[in-house]
Amino acid sequence: MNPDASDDEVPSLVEPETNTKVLDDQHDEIPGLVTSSEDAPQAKVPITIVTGYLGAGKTTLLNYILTEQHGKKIAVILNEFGDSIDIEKQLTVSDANSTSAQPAPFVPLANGCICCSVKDIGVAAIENLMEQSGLFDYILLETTGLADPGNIAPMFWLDDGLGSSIFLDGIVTLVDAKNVLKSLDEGLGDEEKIEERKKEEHDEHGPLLTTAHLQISHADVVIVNKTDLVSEEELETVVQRIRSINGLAKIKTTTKSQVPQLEGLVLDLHAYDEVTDADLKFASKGHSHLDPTITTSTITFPALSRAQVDNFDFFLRTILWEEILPNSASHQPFEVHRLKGRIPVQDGNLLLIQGVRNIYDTNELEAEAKAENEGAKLVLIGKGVDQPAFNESLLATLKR
Ligand SMILES: Nc1nc2c(ncn2[C@@H]2O[C@H](COP(=O)(O)OP(=O)(O)OP(=O)(O)O)[C@@H](O)[C@H]2O)c(=O)[nH]1
Repeated sequence: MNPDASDDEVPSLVEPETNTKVLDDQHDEIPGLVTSSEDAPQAKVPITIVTGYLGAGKTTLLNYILTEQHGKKIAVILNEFGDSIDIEKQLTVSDANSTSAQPAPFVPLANGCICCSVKDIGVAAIENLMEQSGLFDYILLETTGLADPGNIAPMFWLDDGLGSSIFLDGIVTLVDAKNVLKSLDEGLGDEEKIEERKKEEHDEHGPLLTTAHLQISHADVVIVNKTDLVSEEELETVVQRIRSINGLAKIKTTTKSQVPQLEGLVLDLHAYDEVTDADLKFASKGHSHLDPTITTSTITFPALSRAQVDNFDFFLRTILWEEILPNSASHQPFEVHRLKGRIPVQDGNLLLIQGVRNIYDTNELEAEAKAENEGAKLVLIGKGVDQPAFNESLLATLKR
């Protein structure tokens, strides 16, 4: 059930060159490169985004973390999104300063953590709050139940490259084992979205893309909660379905959101700065396609010559920014939510690729031992990703 990538050795980073690229919808020209700041990376605070539909167990998870002794000072931020959520009621842990007359943005909690609620989850708003809060070493951001993590993640990922004091560690999605299949099949909770779709004149959307799909396809870890409400067989069906949507995510089953080993499952995921061979191998094992909307596809190809590196970059830009397959007759619409790749170059270097929606990042590691023997792997999670057509398009583009 679990890729168990944590045991695998992490490739040593040899002064990587980082190019983060983003499509700017406002301008026609190809956007320029955004290069990572080399200043004091140790000062940056990781942020984990916690998503999941209403009632999946997000608050229960945060309560669990905030009462555990994990040795970290965590700032929990709840995205209230206009609803007036009373965090002191929502979080049952005791508030050491409850008598304070001053309405402080942060509530100090018993185990040294702090908690606050915000409407705006922009980077600037969060950094601003952080300045007021004093020291902490981790941020957990709980989104509203209907949030699309694909819209939130890029804000934190990109700002990392712009000298922010926070960096995106990963996305954890909670699902309710009892209701998730209904959410995926019927868009449970997505009634407005479905109505909108029905109103559209030319409905060529294909299978329903629900909020549950978006939350699972972007996840680095999926916590399948409320296992006490389903049978073992039902749980296995749920896990298989999630695995077929997202072959890269770790899956953990829980009751009452209890994740005894927080590290690697909620905290310190390093999902945006590591691409391990074990992760990609697991994703490419050929899990059955059980979901009509989202699949995980893997393209494998031989190591690139130095001259092909630019062609490969052109392929990525075209699929992610223009959403078309270069050098291909296929016009099937597609959207890529998450992408990871390890691409050896014949000179011995290794390209590590990360992508979320239309943003991607390439790290080139110098002279990785045996990288060339690995074979290149590109894993894509998304809608309408036709593996043979993608494979053909990539090979045709590399030949140019
Ligand atoms: N049976 C069962 N109930 C659970 C489990 N985990 C959480 N609950 C209950 O499910 C309800 C919803 O849990 P929350 O943690 O509030 O869920 P949430 O995702 O934060 O929900 P919103 O804040 O509404 O988005 C609460 O009453 C929890 O006590 C579980 O594993 N099994």
